[in-house]
Amino acid sequence: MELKIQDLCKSYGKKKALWKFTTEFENGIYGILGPNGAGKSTLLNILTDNLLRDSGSVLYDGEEILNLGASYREIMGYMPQQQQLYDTFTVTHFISYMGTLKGMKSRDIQRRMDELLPLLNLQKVRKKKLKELSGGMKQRVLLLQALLNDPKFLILDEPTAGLDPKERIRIRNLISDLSEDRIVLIATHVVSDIEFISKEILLMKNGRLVDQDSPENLQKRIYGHVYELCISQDELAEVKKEYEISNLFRRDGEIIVRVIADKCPVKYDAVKVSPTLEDVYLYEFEGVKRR
Ligand SMILES: Nc1ncnc2c1ncn2[C@@H]1O[C@H](COP(=O)(O)OP(=O)(O)OP(=O)(O)O)[C@@H](O)[C@H]1O
Repeated sequence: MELKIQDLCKSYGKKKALWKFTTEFENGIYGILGPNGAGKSTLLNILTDNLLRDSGSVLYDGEEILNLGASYREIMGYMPQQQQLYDTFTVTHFISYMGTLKGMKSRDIQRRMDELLPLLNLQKVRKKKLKELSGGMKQRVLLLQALLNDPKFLILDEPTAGLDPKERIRIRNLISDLSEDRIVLIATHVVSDIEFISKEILLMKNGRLVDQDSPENLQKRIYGHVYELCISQDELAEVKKEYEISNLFRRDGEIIVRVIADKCPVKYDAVKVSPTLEDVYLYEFEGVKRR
């Protein structure tokens, strides 16, 4: 199964929210990273068929999704950003309602619900109203409705927004478990959500695809641009001016800063370190400060 996106464009007035966006997806997890306004939501809204594109094509196994009509709903599952759910609905009522909107038969909705409720650890709260659930439970309900039709193409918008680390890890593991035999697209600001589970990361900026590669390759590419410096309090202000700081901590009266630099900051006690995906993000989107 493959999804090919070719020269996708969308503008709002003069603003090019998406510009000649071209890529291909096969089964596996793809993480989309980009600063605010990069065009992530615009892309997802076009792929979920909630927004009309200006030009370009989206082919699912060679077929334009706009021509697939209702059968696209059977292929695609969408988990939107957390929003006011139908607060007075119970979990099962909400899921049944979403299944009906997807055009599923009630027998199939029931069967999938029986499979998915225990898998997402929602069995015990199935009769509770949505307004009574914690943020993490609500996110799992949203994930469940996206999985109801066993979609081959799963689109997740900020799946862990506002969750504590335990719930975030739980959702991440679930997504990873459920990614077999489907394309999973995750847009997020939380780098750790996708760093270790994604086959590839897409970096977006100003409506364009800046880069797409495995996390390992993206990290390798900036090797030699990330350093840890051991500095004094007096040196901190200068270092802040000179470098993009990716981390800072204090230890025994010393300050250890992790910086993005175009070359080794020789005037400090500097050690070259292995880049993380967060460093890649800073390097791509904040850039290297130059004197
Ligand atoms: N309905 C709209 N009308 C006008 N401009 C819009 C509209 N929707 C988005 N834009 C603009 O298009 C650009 C891309 O927006 P988009 O919401 O797709 O970015 P994003 O990467 O999802 O941002 P965020 O991370 O903040 O959600 C931004 O400059 C935004 O201001």
